[in-house]
Amino acid sequence: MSTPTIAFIGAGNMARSIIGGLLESGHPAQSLRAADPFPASLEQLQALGPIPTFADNAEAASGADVVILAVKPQVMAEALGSIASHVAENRALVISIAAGITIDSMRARLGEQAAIVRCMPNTPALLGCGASGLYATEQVGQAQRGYAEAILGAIGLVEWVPGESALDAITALSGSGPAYFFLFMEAMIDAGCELGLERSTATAMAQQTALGAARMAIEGDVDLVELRRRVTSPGGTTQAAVESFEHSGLRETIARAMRAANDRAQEMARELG
Ligand SMILES: NC(=O)C1=CN([C@@H]2O[C@H](COP(=O)(O)OP(=O)(O)OC[C@H]3O[C@@H](n4cnc5c(N)ncnc54)[C@H](OP(=O)(O)O)[C@@H]3O)[C@@H](O)[C@H]2O)C=CC1
Ligand SMILES: O=C(O)[C@@H]1CCC=N1
Repeated sequence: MSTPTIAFIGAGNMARSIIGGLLESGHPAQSLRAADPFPASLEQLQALGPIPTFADNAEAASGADVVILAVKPQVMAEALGSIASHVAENRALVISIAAGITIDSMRARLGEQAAIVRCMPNTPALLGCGASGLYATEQVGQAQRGYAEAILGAIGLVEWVPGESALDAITALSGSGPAYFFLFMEAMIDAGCELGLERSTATAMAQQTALGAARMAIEGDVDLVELRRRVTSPGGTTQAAVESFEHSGLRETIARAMRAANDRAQEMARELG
């Protein structure tokens, strides 16, 4: 497959994460472009590599095989308007990573024939450990599906979902998910300090425990319940902690939080219209 020219519209956190992952995987900087009205965001990109940058979206999109919309949902209408003529004239693939923004609302601004992949990545993309859910419209041909899979595959795991609505659930799980784990770690570190540990010690132990647990969950062939059972000595310390979590409704707390994220994604879709 030839190397596609990829234009990023919006050069914030997620664009940086994806660009960092692409460069790490060997994608040439000269085949990337980025546009952002905020000069500091464009300057920050230069730390990753010599990526051509533009203040004007249409200029960045011009000549690109793939245009990645990496702006906040609130400015999506404006961003779509700025690339519409390039997309229509060149049949470029559009990949949107915005939470909640539906394909229908993008088609309304790009035209019915636009080839659109809606995607929900996450920030660990920066380390090549991302997880992205993808959904393609029927206008997306095999070669363009290949581009989408190669771009998001360069920064981690890719899962095609069977229906667009699954992307709101993916957003609630893996899109927002890194923040849940960071919050859990923050709480563990604070609690470790309350129990008398130095903050540096509590931080190092929480970080390594998260890494070790994630690797065991991913790399072994043992399921999560069994992994948990192996830590939990009958009548021991883990049992005391896990019973405390269960009594305080941790599972329902997590389910409620993810429903809130899913609902918010649907609300954001209605806001763009
Ligand atoms: N952060 C995350 O973990 C994830 C985010 N997403 C999605 O990614 C998208 C981007 O999020 P994130 O990177 O965090 O946001 P950021 O705010 O970090 O980045 C967006 C960038 O777009 C710029 N921008 C604003 N208006 C325009 C415009 N009209 N044209 C071009 N660029 C513009 C912003 O500039 P300025 O700051 O000046 O407004 C900013 O630099 C969102 O839609 C979000 O839903 C998806 C998965 C995970
Ligand atoms: O918080 C948000 O809306 C975005 C989408 C997923 C992660 N960050």
